[in-house]
Amino acid sequence: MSTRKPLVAGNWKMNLNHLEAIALVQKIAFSLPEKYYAKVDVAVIPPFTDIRSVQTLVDGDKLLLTYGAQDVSQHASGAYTGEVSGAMLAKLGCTYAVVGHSERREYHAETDEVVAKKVRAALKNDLTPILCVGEPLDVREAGTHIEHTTGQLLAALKGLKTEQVADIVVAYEPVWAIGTGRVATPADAEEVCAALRGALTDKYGAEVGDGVRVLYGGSVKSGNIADLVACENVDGALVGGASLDGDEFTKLCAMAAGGPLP
Ligand SMILES: O=C(CO)COP(=O)(O)O
Repeated sequence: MSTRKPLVAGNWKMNLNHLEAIALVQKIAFSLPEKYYAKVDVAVIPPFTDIRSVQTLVDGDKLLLTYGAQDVSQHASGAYTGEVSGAMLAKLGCTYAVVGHSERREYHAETDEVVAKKVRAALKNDLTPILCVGEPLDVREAGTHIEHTTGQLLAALKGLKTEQVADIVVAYEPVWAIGTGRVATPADAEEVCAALRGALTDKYGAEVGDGVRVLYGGSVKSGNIADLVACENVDGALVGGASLDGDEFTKLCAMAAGGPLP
């Protein structure tokens, strides 16, 4: 376990309307005692349409969890139908913006260049990008997953200043482990997370490499999170399916904080 505080972020993907979002956030807030937040940062990443409701609840009840968006436009404003800008998300109190998720790379043809622009758009608006990288199965089978993921990472950060890179979160999400129930072993996760950190250290120095949180994502559950965060270079998780169930997500957060719920 490292000295970096773990982050557990629940990526709801395209699930739950704003009323269901309120119910789930209330459930998490009620179930996870406040003391756990000293040991784990907890975030929810709902669809855009839910964010205002989550903001109202978090502000109104002074909840300790934070929230973010699943994507951010590379553009600042203007004639970009369907896009949502970083400034709009910042105004809604978002802490994070997920950038470069494999589902966006695959279904929306997001290239490394687009992902790099989105990282900048997030940082420009004081949103912490959760930059996702990860290899598909054929790359894993070819054994070139380290080159693939470090290449994605460095491409997305191209041209940024060291202090900007210090503000990001990286998420390693092997595509073959997303939604498949096939979780990477802790050794698999550690191998890539350590390599990603090594690439950051080489390029931006030890302070950045030691400070940036590198999460693992892909079929994370309450039953496997402890072994993942026990790895030196795994600083939490980006959770899909298991984040939609309040009891399961709460248990998962508690395990990431080092112990089960009372
Ligand atoms: O893509 C993911 C989180 O962003 C992982 O999804 P699952 O946890 O459902 O495998």
